[in-house]
Amino acid sequence: MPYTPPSETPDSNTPLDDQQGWQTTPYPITTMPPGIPYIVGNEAAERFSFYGMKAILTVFMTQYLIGSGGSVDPMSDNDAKFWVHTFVMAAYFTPLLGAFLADWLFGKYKTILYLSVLYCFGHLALALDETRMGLAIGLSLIALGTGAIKPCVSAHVGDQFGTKNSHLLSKVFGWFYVAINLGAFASTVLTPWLLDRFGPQIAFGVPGVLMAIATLLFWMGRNKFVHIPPRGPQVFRDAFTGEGGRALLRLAPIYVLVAVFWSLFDQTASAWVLQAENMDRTVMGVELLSSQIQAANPFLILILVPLFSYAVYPAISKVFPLTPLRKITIGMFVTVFAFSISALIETSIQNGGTPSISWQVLAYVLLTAAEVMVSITCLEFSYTQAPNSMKSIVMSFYMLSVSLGNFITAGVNAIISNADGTSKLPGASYYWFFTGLMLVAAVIFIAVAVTYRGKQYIQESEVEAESEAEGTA
Ligand SMILES: CN(CC(=O)O)C(=O)CN
Repeated sequence: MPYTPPSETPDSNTPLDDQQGWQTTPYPITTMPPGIPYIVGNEAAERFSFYGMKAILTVFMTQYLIGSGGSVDPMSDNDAKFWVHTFVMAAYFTPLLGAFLADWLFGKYKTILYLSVLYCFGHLALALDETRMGLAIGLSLIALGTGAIKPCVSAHVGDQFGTKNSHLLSKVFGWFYVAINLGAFASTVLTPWLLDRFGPQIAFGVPGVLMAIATLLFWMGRNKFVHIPPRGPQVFRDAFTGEGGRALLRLAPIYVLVAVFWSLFDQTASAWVLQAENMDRTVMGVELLSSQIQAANPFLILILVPLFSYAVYPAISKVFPLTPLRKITIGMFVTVFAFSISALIETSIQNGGTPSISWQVLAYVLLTAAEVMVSITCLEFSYTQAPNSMKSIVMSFYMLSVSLGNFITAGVNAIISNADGTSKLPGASYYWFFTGLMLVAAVIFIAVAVTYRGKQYIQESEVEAESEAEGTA
């Protein structure tokens, strides 16, 4: 039986799916949709599983990996960086597959459920097999699962809302980002400690259990969700012709340049972890593990998101009107400063120093501030610039920019790797290279932002906003 909210009775005419008895249009209620706690809980547990596993990946590859002879046979630093970024690249390429599968064939609920089960098997493979084979199978299944469900989960949140309660949507997206980062923070602190204390089986096993809980929570919400049916082959026509195609063409240069931001940002899981190994990580008498420092990012997100919304943006707007593309431009320049700090840290290490980890934390503050300006703004911008019928597909194209960013990083690491495991860009020159790349991308982005002519689509209406000068930009 479909769920009936206790305080407000759904309209008796709201359509139901014939076969499943599921609700197929938003409930005509003014309150929070009943499926939301299941989606937010699922997201927190899923992000715990993803970030926990990702947090220990570099250290696992460079210190714990077992060779065919049964003894430890780790990867070089360059190889580990290459494979971590190849994995993240794959994880942000599969959203495209998930979005099309959901909108074309299965609907979002079934796509999320089936792929979540595969995702659990990926964690299982990592926990049970510590060789390169286990790593390859595990990471392939996880990349498929986590990526393909990602655009569907965000769009599934939006699907729960109708016109009567759409005013609650931004609040729920706020909870959603907080849930992501709460899960990420907890797992980034815990999982490196589990690896250090109990080894890879437990450290990869715990994120696996959390993914199983995420899947169970999602299944428990099945009779409370609104299930928007798939649209069949129409989805391809919308994506590649007409309005949808034009929106994607307009957004493409933005996504290519934002990819450079992701190329640098995602090195917090690789280069910055390896750098932290050579730093003084004692904080208040406790020595932190190198991979635990990554927890600074989700922790800072919890502080910086409200700070930017209620203080920083209003203050800047008083002297300089802030459009989404201006926020992204500023964020890209802030990333240049964040990476310059990591280059200076590396210079100090090369000169025989052991700099305090607080320098890397300072770099995290700048990089996380940049993330708020680039990532959150870009998500919101992509959503508003996408025609209503293809919001999740446009979101999955945005996620391709993360994939492209990691392709750049993996590619650079492959090119600079010498046969003996050394690097053609040793020490600080590696960090200065990416800092320079970010500076070039940020400067080009100014030109793209100034010339962008956007069209904004709002729920159940289409607002022509061919921008004057920057308009929506
Ligand atoms: C990159 N993200 C978003 C996500 O969905 O994981 C972060 O929240 C990183 N702080």
